[in-house]
Amino acid sequence: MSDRQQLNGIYAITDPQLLPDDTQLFMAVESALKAGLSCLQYRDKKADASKALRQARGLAELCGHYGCLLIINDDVLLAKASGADGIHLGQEDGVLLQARDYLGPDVLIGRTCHNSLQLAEEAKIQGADYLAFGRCYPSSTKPSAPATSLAIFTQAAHLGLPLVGIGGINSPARAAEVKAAGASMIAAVEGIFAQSNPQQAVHQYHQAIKDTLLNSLPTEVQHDSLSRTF
Ligand SMILES: Cc1ncc(COP(=O)(O)OP(=O)(O)O)c(N)n1
Ligand SMILES: Cc1nc(C(=O)O)sc1CCOP(=O)(O)O
Ligand SMILES: [Mg+2]
Repeated sequence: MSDRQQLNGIYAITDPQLLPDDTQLFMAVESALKAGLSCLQYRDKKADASKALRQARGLAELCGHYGCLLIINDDVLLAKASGADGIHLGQEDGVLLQARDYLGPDVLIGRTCHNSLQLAEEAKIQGADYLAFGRCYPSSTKPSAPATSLAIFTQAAHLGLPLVGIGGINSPARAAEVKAAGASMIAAVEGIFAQSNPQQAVHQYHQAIKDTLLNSLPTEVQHDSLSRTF
């Protein structure tokens, strides 16, 4: 499977307030990985360079064992030095084409598009590999993030890129709602890493998404799918 094809599923994002040291970070991430993550984003806006490099390299190794893509938030130098699979860049995080020049063609680049189809179209032209829209619900992790309507996922579908929903997706029911609206990936901090059991949290997200998608199928197809599962 190419890295692009893997951009579908659950996308966990770390938070230094919830996971303040290496032990807590690696234990919580490994727990989430056991339930199956498509992507993990390392996001720590305050870490000094040596802490960031140590933690990002540790996560790269851990994610590699579980077949999960590691994405670095904001910092292209750290993405390169840690051997991560990708970088996430917001609208204030520099020019996408420069990041592509520096990181090369194989590194995944994600772009924040808030609630804007125009930003999404620009990101596609500039070579983004996925587009992120948020915040989908009020978020305690980033209360200042501008809100999006879930209709943006339908509006952006024609761009043909993986679409990520982010912001306040802190329950399985919300994950299922955003997925049903057309998101390829569900990104979450609190819903996974503020939980005592990240593995169980990710498992419940998967389960809710599966149930919702199954319920959206015609009844005869539902019965057929269930008889194959059990
Ligand atoms: C998957 C994903 N989507 C959006 C963001 C937000 O990025 P940005 O707007 O640059 O804000 P910060 O995360 O840097 O505060 C993200 N990190 N990940
Ligand atoms: C980092 C970030 N960016 C957002 C955006 O909308 O661009 S919302 C957000 C925080 C996501 O954390 P939680 O799942 O705990 O709400
Ligand atoms: Mg950013």
